[in-house]
Amino acid sequence: MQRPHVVVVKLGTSVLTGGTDKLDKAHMVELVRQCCELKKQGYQVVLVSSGAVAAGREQLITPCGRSLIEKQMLAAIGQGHLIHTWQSLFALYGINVGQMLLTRADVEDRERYLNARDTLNALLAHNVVPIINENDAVATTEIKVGDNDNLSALVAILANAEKLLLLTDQEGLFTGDPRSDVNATLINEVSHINDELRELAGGSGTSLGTGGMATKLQAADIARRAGVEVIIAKGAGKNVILNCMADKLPGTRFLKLTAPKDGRKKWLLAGPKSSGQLVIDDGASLALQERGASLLAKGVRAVRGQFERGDVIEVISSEGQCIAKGLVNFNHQEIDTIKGCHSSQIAQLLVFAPSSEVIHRDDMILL
Ligand SMILES: Nc1ncnc2c1ncn2[C@@H]1O[C@H](COP(=O)(O)OP(=O)(O)O)[C@@H](O)[C@H]1O
Ligand SMILES: N[C@@H](CCC(=O)OP(=O)(O)O)C(=O)O
Repeated sequence: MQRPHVVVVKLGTSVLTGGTDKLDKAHMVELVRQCCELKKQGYQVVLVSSGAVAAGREQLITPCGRSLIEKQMLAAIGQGHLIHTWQSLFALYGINVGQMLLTRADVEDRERYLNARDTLNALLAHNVVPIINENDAVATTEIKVGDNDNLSALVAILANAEKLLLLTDQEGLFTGDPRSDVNATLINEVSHINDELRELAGGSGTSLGTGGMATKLQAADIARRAGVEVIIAKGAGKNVILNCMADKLPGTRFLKLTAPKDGRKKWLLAGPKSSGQLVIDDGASLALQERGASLLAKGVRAVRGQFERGDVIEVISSEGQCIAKGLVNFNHQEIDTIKGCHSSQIAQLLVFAPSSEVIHRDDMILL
């Protein structure tokens, strides 16, 4: 039997509060109704819900500021209220929800990534709606994803989703921030994400949201590489979720790319941080990009950073562009010794030669 298609719906603070300082429960009911309708149509639904900080602020009697620790405290207060609200609304439809609070550390480590994936799949298999947020109360800057747009892209990869809906307070990505640029127009479809497009996407225009369109574009770029179609749309719109699924909206659609089939390559896309970089020559760039070759020592020109065998490394072209990412077979000192050499010389140059490739093709994704 074919597995039902999974849709990840990311709800920003702007949608959940309607731009106010309280959760907009009336609108949350409406969003839940649409999620349950999608489930009736045979989809599995995952929510990435922001709003913990806003819900915490709503509860607090004495007002507090916006420092990191204050936001962490607010998230600790608000997350319980947020999940309780979702729980009671989905219960109206007889549907259970399951809370998963993640951080970047949960996807960086392959074992933890697989654990999170298994839990998510188990919830879906039992007809439960997973509701995911960052574990803000404990996440330090080093282990934080930092915004729920990027988190939702990682979740879409974990859930092997078909679509990711990024619902926010604008109709989509405009040619400029519509809050400040009255001439900005909506971009309906995006097939390439380049620097020109990134320049159009600014930060959040309010004190409620995190990241604005810039992080939505980052998320769209990650998700579409994993074969997920991404739509940015206005969360306040009538029937927004159902309309997104029926292609009936004003919104910005990001066309998906062909995803790597291999699970480990998908994990590489989900964003383990790289520990270093290898700068390669033009011949090696061509071999990687055009011929699907592995990276050999001969094509490596420089080593940046300190890393161990098995770490994730970025591959940089002579023009300074990151063109690939992969698991490296040697540590930084070993590559420094063998760079520029023929693979047959590795055994003489190193005491231990674990491999003839610096990064094997099967352990690499092109960017
Ligand atoms: N090019 C753009 N198109 C649309 N919105 C933009 C653009 N650049 C910046 N923004 C801002 O991004 C905001 C949405 O992001 P954000 O505030 O983080 O909301 P959310 O809580 O939904 O994540 C908009 O309110 C808008 O001010
Ligand atoms: N994790 C935070 C939200 C972080 C975030 O990315 O917010 P938003 O830009 O409103 O989606 C919270 O629950 O308040």
